Order: sequence, then C-alpha cells, then structure tokens
Amino acid sequence: MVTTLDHSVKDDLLRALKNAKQNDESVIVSHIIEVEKVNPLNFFVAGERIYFGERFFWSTPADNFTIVGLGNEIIFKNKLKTSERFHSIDKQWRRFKKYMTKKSINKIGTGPLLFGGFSFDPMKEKNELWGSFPEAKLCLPTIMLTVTEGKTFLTINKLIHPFDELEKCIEHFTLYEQRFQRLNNKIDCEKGHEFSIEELHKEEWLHAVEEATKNIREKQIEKVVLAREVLLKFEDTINVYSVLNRLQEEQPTSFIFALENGNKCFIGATPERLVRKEENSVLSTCLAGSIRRGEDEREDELLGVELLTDRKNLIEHNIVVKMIIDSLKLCCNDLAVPEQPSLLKTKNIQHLYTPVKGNIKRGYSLLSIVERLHPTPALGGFPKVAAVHQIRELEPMHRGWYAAPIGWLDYNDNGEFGVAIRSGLIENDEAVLFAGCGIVKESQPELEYMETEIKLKPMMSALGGVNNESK
Ligand SMILES: C=C(O[C@@H]1C=C(C(=O)O)C=C[C@H]1O)C(=O)O
Ligand SMILES: [Mg+2]
Repeated sequence: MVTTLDHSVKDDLLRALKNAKQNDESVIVSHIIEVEKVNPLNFFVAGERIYFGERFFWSTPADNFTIVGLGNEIIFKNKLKTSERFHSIDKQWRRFKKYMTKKSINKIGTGPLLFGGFSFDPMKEKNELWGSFPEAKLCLPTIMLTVTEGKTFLTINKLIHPFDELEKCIEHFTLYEQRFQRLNNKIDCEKGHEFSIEELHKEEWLHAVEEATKNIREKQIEKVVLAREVLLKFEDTINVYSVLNRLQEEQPTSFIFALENGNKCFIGATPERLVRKEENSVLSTCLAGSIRRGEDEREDELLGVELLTDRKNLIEHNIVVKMIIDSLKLCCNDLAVPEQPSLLKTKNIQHLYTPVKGNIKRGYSLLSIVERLHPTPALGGFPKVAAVHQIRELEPMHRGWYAAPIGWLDYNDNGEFGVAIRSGLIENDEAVLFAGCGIVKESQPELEYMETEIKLKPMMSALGGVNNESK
C-alpha cells in the first residue's frame, strides 16, 4: 500500500521490531503530528463507533490544556489492596519506557502517556455499581488529541509485538493519521431531559454525620469527610456529549473529566488538583472549607470574607494544609506555602484554597506522590487511616472512584492528577451523583447536608439543562 507517512515512522517501526524480537518483548511506537485545530469534543464523539467504552476526556481550568484519548492500546490495571497498587503501575510503565521509540515533538502532554485513576478505598468491599472498576487502571490510548498552548497535536500509539509485520504496522499509522484529522462530524448536544431524583439513604447519612462529630468530640479523630449519593433516572439514554459540553461551558475553573469503562462513564468537573508534576516542580493544592456564591457581586464578596474568617471552615482547611505539607516535606525540597488561604470560586460554590509548591527529590515519582497524598484530609480526614476506616464503617454508600485520584502521566514522569469530586457515574438512562463534606467538631448535620446539595449542582445542571438547575 502507498503511504504518505514520513520516513521516520518507518525507521522507528523497523527499530522497534528489531528491539521487540531481540528482547522477546513488545515495544511502544508513538507518532506525533501537529494538526489543524479540532474541537476536542468532536474528536471524542468521532471515536464512538470503534472505541465506545475506551475513551477519555480531560481538560484543565481555563481550557489551557486538553487531552482526549480513544482506544486502550495498553491497559495497566490491578486489584492490589496496598500502596503497591500505585507502584505496580510505575513498574509496568518503566518496563515499556526502556524500549519506547523516541518521539519527534517534545511537548508535555503529547506522545506516549497513561490516563486513568484509582479507587478511593481498595479495602472497601466491592458493590455492583463499581464492580467493573479495578483498584487501579491506567491506559495508553491508541489515538490521542492534545490541545496545548494554542496548538493541536495528534498522537498515534501502537504496541509492536515481536512477530508483527512491518506493513501492517505502517498501515495502522497511516489509517489513523487520515481518519482523525479535519473532523467535522455533527455533535448531538441537545439539552438534557427531565429526570427524577431518588435520594439514597438521607437519614442514614445525617445519622453518620452525628456519629462522626461524636467521635471527633471523643478525640478518636479530628476530621472525616462523609459523602452521599443520589440516583437520577431519565426517560432516555443520557447524552454524555451534551453533559461534557455543558460542564465545559459552566465550570471553566474546574478540571473536566470523563472516563469510559465499558458501558459506564465516570464524569465530572472537579476544582481540586491533587498534584501536578512538571520536570522537578511539584504543585499540590489544599481545597477545603466551603460557602455558597452570592446572588450579586456584593453578597458574593461578603460571603467570601465570611468564609475566610470562619472558624469551623478554617479548621477544616488547616488540617488539609498541615497534612499536605507533612507529606510533601519527605519527598520535596523548598516547599513554598502562603500564610493564609485565598478563595477559589466555581459557578456554584467558593472554597478556601492554599497552593503548595516544591521541588521533587531524586528517586520519587509522580505516582509515589499520589500514593503519599491520597486521600488528603479534604477527601478522607485526619488522621488518614482512622478516617478512612470511619468512612468505610459509617458511609451509607460505596465511593468507587469518587474522590480518588484521576489524571495522567507521561513517559518523562510529567503529569497531573485531580481528585474525582463533583462527579457521577452514568450508565444508559441512569446517573448516580456523589457529594461529600468535611466533618469537624462544630459540624451540624443539616448544614453539611445543604453543603452537599450545592456540590451536586454542577452535575445536576450539566445533566438536566437550565430548567432543572433549581431542582
Ligand atoms: C468532598 C467534596 O468536596 C471536598 C470538601 C469540601 C468541604 O467540605 O468544604 C471542599 C472541597 C472538597 O475538598 C465533594 O465535593 O464531594
Ligand atoms: Mg465543608
């Protein structure tokens, strides 16, 4: 067959095949090209026919950076119940990096990278809702779109096995290069439909908050985050594209994510970064303590000031700051942390926010930091082990991947993980949404309940359209 592919790919493939044969191990070949501007959602939609169930979408606040992946070229997953679930992914990825064919374009977020996430608590007994989600799963996409610094790139990956034929491999690259450029497919983004809401275990949740405050007063723990879930039922299959589209429009200060796992799509708009690593620089953020947005600018400002000076919220927040500093101290130098929190505002809520920066010490990887931080007291509590134990006992639901790390890492160990909150799990005509809040000594169950109502709004609105927003 005639190919328009540049020669470097053929050379790369020949080298990869030689490597694969010599070592009797498969090798990754990754080809990157700069392409014309493509709407990332178009790209996600274009993968439906072939890659339904194997797609992801990730964009950072203010649309700075977007990656969309189609197809699981390689899957790294495990059911490990210890911190090995993080290290094991590192180990598997390292083995591929050894023979990975070098890429021509050197932009962070292009070329071979893994996207995926982890469960919140591997010790929690599995339930039906989350049964198909492993404790850790990260995938190398077959094709990926990257939008970064105003430029658009296409990465095509292929796993080359020792006995693959050169021609077939070339065909893979040519085909995808042609198929996924200049997409002008129509996206059906009609408004969401009516849905019914089923509150799951409201009374048990309120009771759990009471129990938790009692345990905190008795000094068993300092803080614990308790979450609840609601079930939304629709008349038709939920249109994931329209949900993603609305999340992008309505939550510009959040990370927008979607991750398909078979028939299920885990989707959300989280304002909370767990950690970003770019070469040696590490950035983590403490986000805890919340208040609603005001009806107008003046009220909004007053509410912000109230939050910045509120004792209960400052306690909630400071526990997170202290733990993140303590965790990063061991693996980072030159930690820089502002003295006071500032505000991070999303469409529906404002939070106390403290960034923590540092430089990673030699020998530590991005996933080793993820492992160290997860769960921070913003999602788990403090002390960590006791808090997670209480969540396991008290919470009337299964978190699955909610509130757990989700994100990506590349072959140079650059990457970013957020915590998967303001999220839901969609399957056909049903969506289960999750929201939680930090319980401290001063917590009052009804007020915390109200806080979770606000945190459900981004997904409610994205699923239901404007008319359903106030429900
Ligand atoms: C747990 C959630 O949010 C967390 C809890 C917060 C709080 O209690 O103030 C604030 C931000 C998040 O760290 C959630 O949105 O589900
Ligand atoms: Mg709170």
